[in-house]
Amino acid sequence: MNRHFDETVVAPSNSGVQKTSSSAPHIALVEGSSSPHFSRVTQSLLRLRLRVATAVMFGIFAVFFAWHAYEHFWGNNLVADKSPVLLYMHAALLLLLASTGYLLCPKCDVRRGLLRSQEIVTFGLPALFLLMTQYHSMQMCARDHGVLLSPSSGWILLIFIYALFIPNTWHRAAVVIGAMVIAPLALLGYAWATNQMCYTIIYDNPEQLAEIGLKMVICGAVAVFGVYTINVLRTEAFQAQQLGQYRLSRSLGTGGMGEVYLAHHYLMKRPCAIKIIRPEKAGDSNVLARFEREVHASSKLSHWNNIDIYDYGRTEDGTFYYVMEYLPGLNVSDLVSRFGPMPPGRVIHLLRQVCEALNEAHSQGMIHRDIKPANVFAAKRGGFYDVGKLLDFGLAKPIASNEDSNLTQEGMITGSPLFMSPEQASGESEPDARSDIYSVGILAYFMLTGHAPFEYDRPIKVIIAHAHESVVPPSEHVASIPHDLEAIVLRCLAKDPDDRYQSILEMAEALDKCASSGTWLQSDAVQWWTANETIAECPQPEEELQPTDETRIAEIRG
Ligand SMILES: Nc1ncnc2c1ncn2[C@@H]1O[C@H](COP(=O)(O)OP(=O)(O)OP(=O)(O)O)[C@@H](O)[C@H]1O
Repeated sequence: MNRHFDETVVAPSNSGVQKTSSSAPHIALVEGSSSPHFSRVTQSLLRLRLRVATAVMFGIFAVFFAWHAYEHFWGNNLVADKSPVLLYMHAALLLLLASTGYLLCPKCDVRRGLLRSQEIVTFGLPALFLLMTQYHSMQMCARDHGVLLSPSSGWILLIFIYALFIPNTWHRAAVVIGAMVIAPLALLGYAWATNQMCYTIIYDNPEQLAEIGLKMVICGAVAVFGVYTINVLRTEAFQAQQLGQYRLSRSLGTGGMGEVYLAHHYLMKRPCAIKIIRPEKAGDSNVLARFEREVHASSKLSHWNNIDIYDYGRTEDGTFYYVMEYLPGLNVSDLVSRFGPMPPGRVIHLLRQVCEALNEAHSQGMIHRDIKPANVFAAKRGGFYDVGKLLDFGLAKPIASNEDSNLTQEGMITGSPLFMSPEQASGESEPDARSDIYSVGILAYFMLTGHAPFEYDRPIKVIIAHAHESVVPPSEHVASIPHDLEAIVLRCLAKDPDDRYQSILEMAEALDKCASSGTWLQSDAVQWWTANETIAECPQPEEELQPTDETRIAEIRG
């Protein structure tokens, strides 16, 4: 399916659709090494820190390069080696660090996996350089002066730069820092084993070896403790930034308007979903009005198949949020894109519930206007699987009313082109409940075939097709679709609202009469979810806060 238009648009109707809201990719929060949980924000934090660490490293090595160059050409070097090899290596290191730094600039789109490789390059190159040059200098020093050159100072610097700059768990830091602690000791071991002069010096001065070892171990321990303390402080800072009574756990997704988080009420402990208006959108009065509309419309509804709203608020720093029931499961868009078209019995099972949800809204004189697969959930609620839930009443409006003129400016259309009725798209006649019925027809088409009936590269073409193009019967895409169900879908998709079902209940009754109605049993749903739960990657309410989530939350809260 063309996902570009599976989203709400606000665009001038007379000039064609010029703008679609950007469909932000799913953001899963953080942490550690498993890629699906690595947020874009943590990625940008790591990128920034790596950039600074690379710059610091470049600066330090550049100073030493200048110093060595001076010593080499004009100075009285302690290490009496006039070979330019070390200088060349030093220059090569600077060049590689500069290239790494360039790759970390905001223009270069480096993926997370690559960022971790760059971390290895940023710290691995200097480590390699230290190993080679220190071995060389150690040999020279032992030969010419009979003393053991301590290799610890460069490594101590490297350890502290790593601990300070790289966002990490203390476990991971301990592994990397541990390697840095061992490296100079291993180098001494190697010199002891391979160089006769070094062997003699170390043999005669074992206390010097012990001193270097002790110094390195203490440094490593302090650095790991520092990483641990930084993490504790960041977690505390995050916990201090909760939304009122709610503790945010992880991101559930991003919509055109805001972001949705799995959260827990501090005292009640029950899981809930919190929708937060993005800071950059909070200043837009249309967005706020839509947000408010979504809360007010949804909270008037109490049907089992409509979403339950628990709370609505604004934090001191101006973040708007509302709290709703958490739906473990998947929305229909994700269900179909991950698992393909659904069998007719399941389609009817879910559609029937959408009809029930819509019936409550229609009977209260409200139309939804944004029915699309992303707004219909197949959830696990009250011990039942595949409970259909209708979400997002942000575009809902009273039937035959201009009341929402504050949400949509004159000449604008609202809704998702792929799922929009001809009258809603053209704006020529006032959409009523039958406009929602058209969208439910498209939803059904999508569930049965895996795509919407009119999919074009430009929204304007989609809108024109809704108005003028005849629908290819779904059975031409999937031959097994029963005729009675197909007839219902096609009737919903009639261009003229008078030719559609006149009420959502009428449609529900027609669905009940289909031969496939009642063929999708609760046991089928249980079986399906049991088999696919892991693949579906449904977030579980128990999922705990990850240490670096605070980065994202901090950003949300500006
Ligand atoms: N109550 C909920 N429980 C679990 N997941 C939810 C809940 N509400 C929304 N989501 C998920 O959060 C994501 C974002 O939801 P949201 O309603 O903001 O997006 P949308 O409907 O795709 O966008 P838009 O607001 O532009 O129509 C979606 O993937 C949705 O499945």
